[in-house]
Amino acid sequence: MTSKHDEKWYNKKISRRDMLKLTGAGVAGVAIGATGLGGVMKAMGQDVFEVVADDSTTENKVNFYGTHQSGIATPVQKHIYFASLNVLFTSKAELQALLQKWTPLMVRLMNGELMVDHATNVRVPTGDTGEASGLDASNLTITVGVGPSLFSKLNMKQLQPKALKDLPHFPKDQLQENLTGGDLCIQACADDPQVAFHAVRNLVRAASGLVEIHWSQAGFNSFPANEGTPRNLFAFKDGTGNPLVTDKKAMNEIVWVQDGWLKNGTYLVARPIQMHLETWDRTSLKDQEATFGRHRESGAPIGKTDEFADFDIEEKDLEGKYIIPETSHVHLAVKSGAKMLRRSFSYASGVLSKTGTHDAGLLFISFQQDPAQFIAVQNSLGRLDKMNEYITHRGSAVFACFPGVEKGSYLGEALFNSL
Ligand SMILES: C=CC1=C(C)c2cc3[nH]c(cc4nc(cc5[nH]c(cc1n2)c(C)c5CCC(=O)O)C(CCC(=O)O)=C4C)c(C)c3C=C
Ligand SMILES: [Fe+2]
Repeated sequence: MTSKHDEKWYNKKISRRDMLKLTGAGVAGVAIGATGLGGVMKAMGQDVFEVVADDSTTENKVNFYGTHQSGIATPVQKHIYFASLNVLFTSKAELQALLQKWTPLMVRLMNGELMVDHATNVRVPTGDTGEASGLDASNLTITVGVGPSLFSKLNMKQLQPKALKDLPHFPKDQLQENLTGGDLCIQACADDPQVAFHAVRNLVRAASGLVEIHWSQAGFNSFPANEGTPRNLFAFKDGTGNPLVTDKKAMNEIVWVQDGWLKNGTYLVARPIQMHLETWDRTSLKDQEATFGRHRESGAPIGKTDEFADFDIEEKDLEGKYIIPETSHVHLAVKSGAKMLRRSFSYASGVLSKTGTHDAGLLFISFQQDPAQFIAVQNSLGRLDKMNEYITHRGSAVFACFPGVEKGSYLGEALFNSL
């Protein structure tokens, strides 16, 4: 970890005289004013960025460095602040500079540190917005991804993975432009909502003039005392059928990309889905259970008592009816044969003025090796899913999430090395 009072050598302002010594007369025209040595070395074609270490002494901390980005296979937290951003620049070099700038800041945030150590000049705005001061790391994870639109904007389509394209329109979609797409995403999850929000706010602030927020959504999860599966706003346990994140083989088959610059990364699908709570609350428990194919209280498949009991969607009762109803959400999801890791959060964002009903639902998030997995499940749910009576898909976005970062490297380095 960098010491709280160490000024980074490459961020130190240098004199014009020193710089001329460093760069020689050949680099005339390099802007000197506010730039530090990092800027000079970058102008000389050197990659220089600050390296900050994970602080092993921090409580409630998730490590930044590793094979995979955090916030995917790491334990699910209570809160999310998800932001989809559009970039205002047009070159790959500016993207690289942004990711090099964000990398040490992300480590600091996940260490529970502020963006800068302390305010040194009270006459200018502070380097950190300050609302996380005194709060701990709260298991903050930050996951960054790039959307299909980024590659055309930055004229780097040759680097766009084949699988990274806008999701198709699904029959019952009622998508809003202000909840759809994005060039970049930042998924910040933490056990404190203010820590998650602070992370996104400050990363966006650090990219002032380079990015703008296209859409964002806060969400929450509540865990029972025994740390069991959280319930969604329809009161059903949500996440039971997920692959085990500790099962390396399953994760390599379902979640992690196996080759190319995205190796050890994954695809994130985000779908803000409105849930019509008032309609749901008028539905009998029997119909609610038939909607999911699971029991509400235990989360067990219909006819069983254990949440994690195996079930066979083909199994029929004595009258020849499917035990897990044919139009139930789980029956159709399993029938697709495709798998994914879901990491969704509920949201409640006030009232819809047109209808006077709750503006509430699920920020559905799934991670998969190929967005085709999501498409296969969604197509299987299609028009048949009994849950369609109670939900409306309002937004849609897909992002390729970079592989994890090794210390000394920066977020997305493999993309820039893959030319
Ligand atoms: C296209 C993918 C999926 C969307 C969109 C989706 C929306 C959605 N789901 C729930 C609630 C539950 N989903 C459950 C299981 C489940 N859902 C999907 C996929 C999508 N869900 C899958 C792949 C599965 C797992 C199937 C299996 O293998 O068993 C369940 C049951 C419990 C569980 O396994 O998590 C619930 C409950 C809502 C409310 C929702 C949109 C608002
Ligand atoms: Fe589902």
